[in-house]
Amino acid sequence: MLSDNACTTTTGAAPHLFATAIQFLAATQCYTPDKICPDDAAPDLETFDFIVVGAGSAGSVVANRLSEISHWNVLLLEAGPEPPIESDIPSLDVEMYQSKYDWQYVTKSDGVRHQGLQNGTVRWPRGKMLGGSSSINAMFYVRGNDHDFQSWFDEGNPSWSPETVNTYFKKAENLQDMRLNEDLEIYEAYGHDGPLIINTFNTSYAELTEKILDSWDNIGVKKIPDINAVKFQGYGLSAISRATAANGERQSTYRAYLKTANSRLNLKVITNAFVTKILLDDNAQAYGVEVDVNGKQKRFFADLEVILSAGSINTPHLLMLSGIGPAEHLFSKNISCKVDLPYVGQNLQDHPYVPIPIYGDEPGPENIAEKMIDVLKYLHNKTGYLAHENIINLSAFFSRYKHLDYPEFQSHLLIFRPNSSDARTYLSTYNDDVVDSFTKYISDKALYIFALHILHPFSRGMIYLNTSNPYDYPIIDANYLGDNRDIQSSVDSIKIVTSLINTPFFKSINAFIPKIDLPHCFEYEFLSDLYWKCYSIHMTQTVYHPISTARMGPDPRNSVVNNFLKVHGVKNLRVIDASIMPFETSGNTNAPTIMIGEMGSDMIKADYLTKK
Ligand SMILES: Cc1cc2nc3c(=O)[nH]c(=O)nc-3n(C[C@H](O)[C@H](O)[C@H](O)COP(=O)(O)OP(=O)(O)OC[C@H]3O[C@@H](n4cnc5c(N)ncnc54)[C@H](O)[C@@H]3O)c2cc1C
Repeated sequence: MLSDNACTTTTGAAPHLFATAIQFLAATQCYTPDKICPDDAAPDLETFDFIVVGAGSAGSVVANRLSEISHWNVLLLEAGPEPPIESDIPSLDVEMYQSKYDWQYVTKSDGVRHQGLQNGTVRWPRGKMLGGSSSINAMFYVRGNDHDFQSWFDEGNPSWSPETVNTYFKKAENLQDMRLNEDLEIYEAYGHDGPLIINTFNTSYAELTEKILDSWDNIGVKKIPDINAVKFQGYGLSAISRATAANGERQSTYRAYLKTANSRLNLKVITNAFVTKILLDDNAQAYGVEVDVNGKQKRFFADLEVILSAGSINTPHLLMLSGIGPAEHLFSKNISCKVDLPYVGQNLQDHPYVPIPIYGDEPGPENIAEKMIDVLKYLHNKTGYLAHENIINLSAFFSRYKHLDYPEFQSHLLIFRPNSSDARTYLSTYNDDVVDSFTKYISDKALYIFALHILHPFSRGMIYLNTSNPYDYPIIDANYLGDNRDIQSSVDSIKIVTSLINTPFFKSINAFIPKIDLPHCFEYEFLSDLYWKCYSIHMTQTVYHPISTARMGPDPRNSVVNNFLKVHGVKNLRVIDASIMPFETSGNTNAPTIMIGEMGSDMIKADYLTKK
């Protein structure tokens, strides 16, 4: 059978047979997506009860839940197409980056920070397809912490208490990890009847994952079975992560919420439909949208509401294009201001991410033959390395102080085996010298990259218009580490992560930290606080969690939507997506966004169904 040195003599019959089998198996994967609705299914000027803009993590939930009411007609407009097969296959997510399924945003360079990154800018992939970013993301399922939602509540948003949001997480969830479900505490913490399947990846690195969890435990970050089912305590907690995946396939909101509503006659989903404007009358009442459907300009009308679920970049962009935003800024772009809302696009928050490299003697090089067999396994029964994410499925959540009831930092982990070319691909957003120094020892050592995030940054950025042309991308000023407290946090958290090299496992593999070639940091002693400060400033990028550009709160001077997600000063217009979060949650943002979709849908139902 196959070995690393697979050369052998042949009459030609055996390779032919193997190739035919592979072709056959590949063909059975042939993906002919059921077009949810032809692009021209909705005639120009058609009227609906609700129009939902954007079929992402939140928009798909909203479209599903509203169309449960059979007498409501719902239109869902999505700028992108249906997802490609690479979206289904967990480890192929990065193949969609920089493709037509990715909006391919980049942040504005300030010429000072991020000098380790190409052009001093940070790439911001966002899903442009049904399911939105849930169709391209890394599938970590993390709810966040009671402290997070208490802080939303305390900002004057009385519906968003930790108890209430938990009921909406549960409404979405269907935990299918049978081993975890045997633990009553974990079983009861999750929902089991929701549309969104949550499970645990079968990792190819099970043994190594346990050793790394033990290493976290050694430095006081306690190993536990599940992060969503416990209260945060001590210096931190680490666990194997849950994933929005089922049987080797991604569970995007497209799969969980849209495919399951496909047969409803009262739901129309139009792909390749780019909304360019929300239509407002003279009383600042939203009554429809202008849309480019495959190059054809159309208008659709909403009797009840327009719901914006276009995500943290496109939602504020669309609001401003429609005349809702900071008056002076709109004026400067020749847009007539319908509602002066100074906070549209402001208050941008993201989890800054800094990669920390550690080399070690284990694991050994990749066995190419085994990898190929794994590919066949995936074709056959959706197992093997393709069935899980490239990132090792563990997360550590930790703090500098023992008394906090929430984590300050999160760390994911990537492992690249000796000689792996994937490390260079993964690091491709960095400039060549950085990549060379990162991968300097990869020919015979394994590279561990600890992906370190600050969970509650103080820095605030903003999104603003470049021009009034809806096809021109807005400008993203991310302002990572703009607040000195975030720089200090970054240094402190790096020192905690790098202390892992003194734990028994990392000692046993002779772990060491390589020096990264950053000319701006040459003057600082390697591994000193000043080195890590400089390193943070130039190496920080995104872990893809932008939020708060249409912030929820009671005061129109510092927020965009109210407790019920209604846009201040505008009638019949809500925002339901990640942009409404007042503060970052203690973890990845997909689960909270789906929760927002669930809760926002119920708020709409409560408004209209109880009035009838
Ligand atoms: C690469 C990546 C990895 C991530 N990894 C994780 C992870 O592992 N775990 C996790 O919890 N979170 C992760 N996230 C974050 C998480 O996926 C997002 O927070 C979440 O999907 C945001 O949901 P949303 O509904 O606000 O926006 P989106 O899901 O981005 O949806 C917005 C939708 O609106 C559409 N749209 C935009 N403008 C228009 C318009 N004008 N007209 C019509 N349609 C429009 C878009 O095409 C898109 O489909 C990741 C994100 C990315 C990009």
